[in-house]
Amino acid sequence: MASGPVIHRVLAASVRIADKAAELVRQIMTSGDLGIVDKGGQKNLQTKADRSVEKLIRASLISKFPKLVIIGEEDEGLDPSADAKVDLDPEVMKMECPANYSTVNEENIVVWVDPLDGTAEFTEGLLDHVTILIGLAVNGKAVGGVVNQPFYNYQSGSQSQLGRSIWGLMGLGAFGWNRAEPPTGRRILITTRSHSNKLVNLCLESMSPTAVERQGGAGNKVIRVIEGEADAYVFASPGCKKWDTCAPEAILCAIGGQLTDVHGKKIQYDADVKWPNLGGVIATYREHNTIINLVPQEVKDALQG
Ligand SMILES: Nc1ncnc2c1ncn2[C@@H]1O[C@H](COP(=O)(O)O)[C@@H](OP(=O)(O)O)[C@H]1O
Ligand SMILES: [Mg+2]
Ligand SMILES: [Mg+2]
Ligand SMILES: [Mg+2]
Repeated sequence: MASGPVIHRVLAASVRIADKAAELVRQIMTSGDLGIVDKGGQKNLQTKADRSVEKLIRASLISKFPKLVIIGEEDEGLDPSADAKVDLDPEVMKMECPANYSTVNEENIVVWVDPLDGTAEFTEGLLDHVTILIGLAVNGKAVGGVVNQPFYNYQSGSQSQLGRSIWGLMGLGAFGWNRAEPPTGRRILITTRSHSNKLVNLCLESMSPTAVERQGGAGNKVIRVIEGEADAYVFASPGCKKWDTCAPEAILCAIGGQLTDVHGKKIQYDADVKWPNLGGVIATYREHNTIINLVPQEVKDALQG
């Protein structure tokens, strides 16, 4: 096996696994048999894609890195029949991994897996809201990850390549994205489409937005912020879980952005944390404190992370 910090190889494998998972998601969509299960609560759905992709990611990572701690949304056990073949992505491997990761062992890495983010939108055919998220945490911090968009370009015609992966590592940067610098004075806030409530809306209204975009998926919304389509992702709700934010946070922070709760506090990703992000989520590419300072007291009181 290649030398260097193990997290470098885990990340390189995760990029390839996410590509393989994206292929599986596209196959399931094409088959037309989504196998939708209602997990209960507000638009809390699961499909065959969520189940199969989590099995694929888990089996693939464990086959190469048996000591990783893996926490996935769908809690699918290890499936011996899942496709576990995996290579290391050469684009990731050709980068120089920062030396500070050399002391991180396999068993120190917690992998937060959201096999399909934006499931509600997936079932409604809003395919560009869907992502596959593999986040790597060390010492409770989100440090690396992959956000794969299996249907990127799906409306751009058959000449365009379908799907893409964005990946990043703190100290190295993030790759696979393009930013269009937004005009000054604009404040487009992006938020949930399927999981709104009074508090979510109160928070948005208090921030004097120039527009509010409602889209599915935490991964999708963070990418929109990174690429300059929105100025902040604001979700004043405890509905997002650690697997929704770990990979997007690592990528955003690797390029100088921030993702915190509504109090401006960093989210912790140790293996034994509670899964919900009880303090809500706010993500920005810049001027994070400006947005945090606009969170009303009522929202802060309701979301005691
Ligand atoms: N009230 C709630 N109940 C269950 N899941 C919620 C939720 N609010 C947000 N989420 C989850 O957080 C992620 C982002 O939410 P949204 O798309 O509404 O912005 C989605 O992940 P999944 O699609 O992976 O389940 C969604 O299910
Ligand atoms: Mg879900
Ligand atoms: Mg999710
Ligand atoms: Mg999910």
